[in-house]
Amino acid sequence: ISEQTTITQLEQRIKALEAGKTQYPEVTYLSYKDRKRILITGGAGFVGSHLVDRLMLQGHEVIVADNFFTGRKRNIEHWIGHENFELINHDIVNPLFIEVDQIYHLASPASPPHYMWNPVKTIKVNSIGTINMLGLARRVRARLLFASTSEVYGDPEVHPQTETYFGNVNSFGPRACYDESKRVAEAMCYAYAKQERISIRIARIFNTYGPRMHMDDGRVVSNFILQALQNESITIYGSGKQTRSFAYVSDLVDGLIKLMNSNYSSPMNMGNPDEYTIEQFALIIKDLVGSNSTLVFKEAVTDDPKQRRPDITLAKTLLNWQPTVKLNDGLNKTIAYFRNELLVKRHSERNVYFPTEWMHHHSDISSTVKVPSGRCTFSDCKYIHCTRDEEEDYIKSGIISQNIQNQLDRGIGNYSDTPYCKDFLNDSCRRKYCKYRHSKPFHGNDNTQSFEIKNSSTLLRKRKYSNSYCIESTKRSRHHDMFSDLLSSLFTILASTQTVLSDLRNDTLNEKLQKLKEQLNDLKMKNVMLTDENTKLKLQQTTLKDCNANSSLENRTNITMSASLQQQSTVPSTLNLNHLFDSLNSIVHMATSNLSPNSTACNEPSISLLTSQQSVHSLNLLPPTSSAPVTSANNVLKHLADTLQQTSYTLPQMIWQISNAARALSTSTNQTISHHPILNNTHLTSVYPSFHNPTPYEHHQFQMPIPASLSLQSSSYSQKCPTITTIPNVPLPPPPLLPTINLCGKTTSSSSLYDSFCLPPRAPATFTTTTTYRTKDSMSLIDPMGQYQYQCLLPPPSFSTPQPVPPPFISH
Ligand SMILES: O=C(O)[C@H]1O[C@H](OP(=O)(O)OP(=O)(O)OC[C@H]2O[C@@H](n3ccc(=O)[nH]c3=O)[C@H](O)[C@@H]2O)[C@H](O)[C@@H](O)[C@@H]1O
Repeated sequence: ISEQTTITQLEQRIKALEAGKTQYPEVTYLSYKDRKRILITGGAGFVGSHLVDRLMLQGHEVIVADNFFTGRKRNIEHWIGHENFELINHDIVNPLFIEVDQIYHLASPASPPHYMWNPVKTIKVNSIGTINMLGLARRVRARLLFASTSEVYGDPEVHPQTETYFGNVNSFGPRACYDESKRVAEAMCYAYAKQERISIRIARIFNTYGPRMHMDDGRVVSNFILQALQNESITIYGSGKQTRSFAYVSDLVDGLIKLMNSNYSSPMNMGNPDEYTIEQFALIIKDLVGSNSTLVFKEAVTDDPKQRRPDITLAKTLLNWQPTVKLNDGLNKTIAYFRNELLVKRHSERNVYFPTEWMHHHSDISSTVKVPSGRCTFSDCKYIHCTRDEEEDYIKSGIISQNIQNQLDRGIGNYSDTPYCKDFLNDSCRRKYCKYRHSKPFHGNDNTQSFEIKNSSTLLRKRKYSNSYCIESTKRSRHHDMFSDLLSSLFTILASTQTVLSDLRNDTLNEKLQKLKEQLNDLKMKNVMLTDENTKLKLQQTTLKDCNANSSLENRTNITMSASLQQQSTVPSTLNLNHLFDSLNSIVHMATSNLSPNSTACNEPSISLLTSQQSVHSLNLLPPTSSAPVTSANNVLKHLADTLQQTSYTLPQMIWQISNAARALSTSTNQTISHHPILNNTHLTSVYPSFHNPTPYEHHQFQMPIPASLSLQSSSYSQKCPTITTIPNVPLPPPPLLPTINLCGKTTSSSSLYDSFCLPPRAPATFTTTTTYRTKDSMSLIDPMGQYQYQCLLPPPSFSTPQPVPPPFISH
């Protein structure tokens, strides 16, 4: 039931998505009292965007002001449109008039190449920009956190750097624009706090790294990773003996929020105290990437600090904060991000980092994701992603079949716009969207990394940012092949029936079978219950003895089948498909049971089709003998299951195919087998009859619902005691919409006709028919345990001329 509920919910979700509603990560609900309006300047940048994510998830209203000098819209695009989120394209060098409770003032270029590229702008942002933000804080009485930098210590002579160290800064050099403007900004914060009594926080941020760093950032982490990933030389400026300490961005964001909500208003160091020389760091990255890059030493950068490591005692003591992400873990995430970044070839393939904490936030996401690891290949991956652009390439190259693609619903664009919908990770939801399939084996493509599915977050990213579809290579996709396989299996089986059939044509045998049937009828009348297999077997043996039926065929032929065949000579046509299956059964069973060794020692191998609701028929498809091509019962079963799953075929259409095949076979072998009901088109056409003669028995008409699914069982034939393989719940196609026809004087939709059965109304919900036999005017059904026996009178065999058969799905 819960599965059903999930499916319903997912379907609703898909509807909503297809209707164009954007989905967002679920944010915590905060009451009016607890919810803050928070401005983040530079919120589209590297650190800012991570802070946006965290505060949004906490349930606050977040306003981002960014001029996109180094920030990028895609860092925060997943929030655009959310009612708690607002993005303002604003350069804080100009005043900003809004109402806020807190300001995280992060706006400023931070990477040396960036801030040196336009030093005047860097100074303006940090001085005038900070003045503006402090002015705003004063006007609305908001608390302001200023993102300062470790660079206020310049090229430090004190190591590690404590907050009390005044620094060693060159006021007249390439770095001065940044160092000095950050220092003046700190001074302004102090002045505003003192004079205007606003609440300020100052974080001196040490080297930070992580996903969403700009490709052209120019800082050591992005440079080294990109160089290593591309097997280019890793450029070390100077001796490589200078040191840095690197904090992962999520740790920093934790610290910033803690500091903002603390009551400490003096500068506080925020960084990871683990210190590495730049050379060491290069080797670590090279190793993690698995790169062949060599280290190349270049000229040192002017005023490059020789050592840097934060003393974070203050943060530890006052905020109970310290970094938790290990360098290797953080670097691996960052490397993965840049690896994807390098793969982006088109605008649609945007590689935006999906924060892990979101995964934790949606704890059910990771658990529902079942993505094959490693490279996708045709055999091991069900779902293949491709972009819209790639889709075209693949259609051209034949990896995606144009035919199939045309049949697909194209209206799934919204799908890609809703990256964080956890439901997309649900299997059934995914299935819904798996629109494409391989038309020929696909073994991945080195240039097309979209096909590389590594882990759940990659999956998410692909789904969101590459506008991806998934391609499913399921059995269904190979239906047509399977169907022809099924047909050839049936050819084989039917071929071996021919001798048996000619025997059966023998009148003597028919007489014997008739006797047999009568005997059984008598037994039934005496209310002999067939309670178990042994009793039944004994019963059969006794009956057979009594009848003096001693041909090997009789010993093996199921009473039911023979009776069913016998019945054919007297009753020309019946109205339901079940009979066709019975007939098919009988052919196959007789063909193979005769040849199958030790068939009495164990249960005879068979394939039974059992509906989920009510039993329809048992289809005993026995494997061919060693002289015939080897097709295991399981294979036949699988083929059959696949065929039945195929939405384009109705069951009668399938039977039509089988009978066509059989007739073709009989023609090619010059053998007449067309007298058999399955090969007789009148039986097929009886699926679509038009009955005009109301019968006195019409109140006995019991209409079996079209089964929603089939349970298939097969037993292995190669062993003495068979093993049972079960393939549960093979979905069946919905009944086709056919013209209304007249059944037994009643107008009824023809779809229900497929499974209409002459049964008494007291028929139990579930029963299995193995024995069906008929007299001229009645039909009896007995379930295998002998618990239920039904008899009903058949309509007189004076049917109107059968209607033409609807055209089959496939014409030969
Ligand atoms: O990442 C940060 O958070 C800090 O980065 C920079 O400070 P810096 O340490 O000079 O940053 P990088 O450019 O990453 O340089 C680190 C060291 O690696 C060296 N480096 C950098 C890049 C490169 O390709 N090769 C190389 O050897 C640099 O010369 C320097 O010694 C900024 O100036 C700070 O504002 C910021 O707080």
